[in-house]
Amino acid sequence: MVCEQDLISEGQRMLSKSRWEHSLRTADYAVFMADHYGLPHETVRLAALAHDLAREKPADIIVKWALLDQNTLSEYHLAHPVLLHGFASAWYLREHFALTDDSLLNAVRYHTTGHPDLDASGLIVFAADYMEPGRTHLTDLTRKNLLILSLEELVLAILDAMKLHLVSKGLDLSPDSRELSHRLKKRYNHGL
Ligand SMILES: Nc1ncnc2c1ncn2[C@@H]1O[C@H](COP(=O)(O)OP(=O)(O)O)[C@@H](O)[C@H]1O
Repeated sequence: MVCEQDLISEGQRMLSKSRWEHSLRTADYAVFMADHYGLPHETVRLAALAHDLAREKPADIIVKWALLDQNTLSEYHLAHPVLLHGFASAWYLREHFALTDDSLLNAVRYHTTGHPDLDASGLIVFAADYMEPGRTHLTDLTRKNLLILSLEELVLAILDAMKLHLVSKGLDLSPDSRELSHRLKKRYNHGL
């Protein structure tokens, strides 16, 4: 497993102070959520610390690293390169930290939109990125109410809120978000 201190040094080096502080808050919130849902800490903490490593790279570098991660990218992703910084960060972790843990890499790769392949750790990183206390679009009361839900219901609520926000800007949820929402609804309806 990667040394947390090495990841911290890399985050400080690659990101602006405000973005790095967001990553630190996301990591703390992800650990808090892991405790809340009875899950282990290590994967969520490391993934949250690393999730935005490539976020401030120029778009051409992000696309290049994302392609190294994925070989091919969908038309949708190529048309929305901002959604690729998770893929680019995952490649960076594989290349420079020799990380191979799929749970951690998927949590980083898919943190922006979510994805049906996310496991519980990945769902927590996705939710923590959206809910960390620096995100002023949520009140403490909303956070508290969200945490009453199961992890699956909480992620569904976030996807619904994202959809409303995007629609208000004339955009729509990504196919990965829609597929995750569909899968979670199916799983939830079947009581799994
Ligand atoms: N689920 C989604 N589906 C489609 N577009 C999205 C989704 N989530 C985020 N976006 C778009 O990607 C942009 C960057 O998202 P993100 O990286 O989460 O923002 P931030 O810089 O606040 O962390 C958003 O401004 C939005 O336009």
